[in-house]
Amino acid sequence: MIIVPVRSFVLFPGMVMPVTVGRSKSIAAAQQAVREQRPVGILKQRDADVNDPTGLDMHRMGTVANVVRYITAPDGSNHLVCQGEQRFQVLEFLTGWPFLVARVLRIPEPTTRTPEIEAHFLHLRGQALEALELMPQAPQELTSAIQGIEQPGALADLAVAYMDVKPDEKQEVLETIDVTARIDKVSRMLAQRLEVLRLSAEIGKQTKAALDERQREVLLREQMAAIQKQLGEGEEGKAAELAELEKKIAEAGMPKDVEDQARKELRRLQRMPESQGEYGMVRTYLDWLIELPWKLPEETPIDIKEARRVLDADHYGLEKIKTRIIEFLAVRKLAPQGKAPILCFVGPPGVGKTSLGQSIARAMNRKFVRVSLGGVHDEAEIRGHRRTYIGSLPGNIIQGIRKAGTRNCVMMLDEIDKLGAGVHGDPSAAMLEVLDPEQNNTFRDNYLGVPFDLSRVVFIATANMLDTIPGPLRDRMEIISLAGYTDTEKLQIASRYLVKRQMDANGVKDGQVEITDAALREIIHHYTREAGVRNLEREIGKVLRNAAVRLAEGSAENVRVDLGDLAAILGQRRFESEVAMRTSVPGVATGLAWTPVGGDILFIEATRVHGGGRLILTGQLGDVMKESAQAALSIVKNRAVLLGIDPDRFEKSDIHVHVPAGAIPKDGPSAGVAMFMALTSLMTDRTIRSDTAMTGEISLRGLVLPVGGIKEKVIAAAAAGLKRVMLPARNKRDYDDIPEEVRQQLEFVWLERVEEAVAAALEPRVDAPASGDAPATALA
Ligand SMILES: Nc1ncnc2c1ncn2[C@@H]1O[C@H](COP(=O)(O)OP(=O)(O)OP(=O)(O)O)[C@@H](O)[C@H]1O
Repeated sequence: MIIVPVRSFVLFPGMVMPVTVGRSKSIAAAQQAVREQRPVGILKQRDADVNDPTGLDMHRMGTVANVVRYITAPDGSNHLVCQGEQRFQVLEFLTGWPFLVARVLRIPEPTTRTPEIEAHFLHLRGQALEALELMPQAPQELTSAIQGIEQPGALADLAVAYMDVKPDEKQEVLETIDVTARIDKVSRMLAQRLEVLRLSAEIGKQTKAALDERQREVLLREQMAAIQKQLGEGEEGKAAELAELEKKIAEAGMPKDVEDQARKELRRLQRMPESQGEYGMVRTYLDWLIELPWKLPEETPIDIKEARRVLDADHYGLEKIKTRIIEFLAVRKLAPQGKAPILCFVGPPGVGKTSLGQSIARAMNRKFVRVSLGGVHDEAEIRGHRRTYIGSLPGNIIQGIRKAGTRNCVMMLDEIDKLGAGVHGDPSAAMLEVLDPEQNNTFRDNYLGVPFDLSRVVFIATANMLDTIPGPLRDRMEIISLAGYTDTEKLQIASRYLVKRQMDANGVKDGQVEITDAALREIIHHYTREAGVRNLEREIGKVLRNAAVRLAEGSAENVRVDLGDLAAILGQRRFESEVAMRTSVPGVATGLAWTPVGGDILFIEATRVHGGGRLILTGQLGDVMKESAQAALSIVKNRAVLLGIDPDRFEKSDIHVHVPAGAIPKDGPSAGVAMFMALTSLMTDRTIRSDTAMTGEISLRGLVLPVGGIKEKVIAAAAAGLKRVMLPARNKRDYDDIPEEVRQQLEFVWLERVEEAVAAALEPRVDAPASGDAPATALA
């Protein structure tokens, strides 16, 4: 057998290992073996340091190995990948070869298995597995290999091969052929190793735990110190903080009982560690108490002349309202402690309710705050949550006071008509208490828990509509209605106020941009349809931004915007007059509606289809409006002969009344006259004058009864370009409210009975039936 000597390595049977061959003799031996495809004998030197070993320098027992591969690595070193096969013993070394060659005896692995061997085998396997578990870096395959091995001797070989022991010890195991003895030997070695492994694992765990624990603590302490430093806390920090609080309490000007309460809370804070969750809560509470404006600032008397000037400077027109505000201010001036009424501005959006409130504050030289009540369903939103709730805060009245920073501010309660009652108490009841001069000097917010005096606050409410303001609240307030503006008023407001304001807002200087009156009128008529001026202001803003771009680009020194330029800036006209078009067929009447956002026109359309005399109503009509349609039909039937209608026509067709315009709420009796006129027009084939709009309730006997919202409706009619309005005669008392300019634009027809409407608005019959009604006429 060709012998490959190795310095300090033992190959065991069953193992595949690379053996490095460096010495020339070994290389020659390896190459010879590979060439002849012979196994080699891997044999350890007794002394690793001998470079050119002879037979005498070698151990007597080694492992026969098949050469799996011969590799020359890129660095020039040579390796034999050997698979150990079985033990051999050297009988004698042969001479005459350029490398070591020996006559050997192969030693087969003993196969006897006694219970004793079995017991040792199992024990060794347990040890080996335990050792592997303690060596986290050991390969997983080794564990599987040890679990799968059947031969006790092979197990001992495998275990020792991978064990971290001296090569000589391994050689000893190789030389132990007896299986029991071999297992025993390996088992003892392994026991020792295990002891060490267990100990080192234990130490590792302890040191790691100790390290983790310490590191954590050090880290936390460092962070805490840093945070406390930031907050100026720490024991000294806390003392300083409490002293500061005490000083602030003394200076806040609280009433006696409030101050007592604050000091009590301060003492609690002193006893509490800062880390306690409640500390922060008490602290926040104290901050609220301290920051509320308990002191009453010195009040400058109201200068009525100046107030008038401020109101005029901020608002165009609104004469009646300004006069009422001046009266209000005068009363307050004469009796500052008196129980002044609470003003409530009611009107559509953008008519200046908020800005009037701001002007009042300016005229009185007071701070102005807004509190929004829209969508408030919970009493606690007004009166606060008790401090026992996590994250509780005062209600929005007290929050408003803190925002104003003074107790005599002007507080605008926005959208008081949108206060809703929910499951958690009635917010309007809390609001009543806020507004009641008898009670509001000791208003108690749930969070504060101490009374706060609201009696010096000037409350002003705003609402879009009256109906939904809870009755008791409405009784407390003085209602001031702002109906909306006429076109001329809008033009004045735009040219005197809005353009200037938008110029400032967009950085345009005086004289740089001019918007002509014609352009403004065009915006009012065809780009907005509203009672107020909110959208008008927005559109003016767009025009000015467009001009600002041109100025900034340097393409123009100053810009003039005229009628013809608008389409390019604002796009196509958004609103066209549709009345003429719609009323060109019989059966369509122009009605007037009142909505929370101002008046509007709406069309009542009637048509006939083949049927048996039914009345069909569509367009989401409310019950009252449906009834008024029924009544209108009865009146028309009743007067059929007088009106020149063949009564048979009612029997042979169904009449369909439709009221389009989804955005307008359609209920109430005030469309009665329009319903009647639409039906009369349909049945007589006579169209209604396209320049006429109408409103009024009807009785079955044909009387026209008065309705509400006359002012808004008439303004809307004028805005839509109509020339005549037909109104109930009993609404004449509302005539004075209608702006002069609108009165000029319109012709008024006052109705006592429905016949007067027919006489005033029905066009004479045209012989050829109008196209829209053609099929129905044919049917009839
Ligand atoms: N008569 C007026 N003169 C000058 N500017 C006016 C006039 N009326 C309204 N404005 C201006 O129109 C804009 C909209 O008004 P404001 O915000 O007060 O409306 P509002 O009635 O409070 O609406 P909302 O109910 O939506 O709050 C404001 O810039 C306001 O100054």
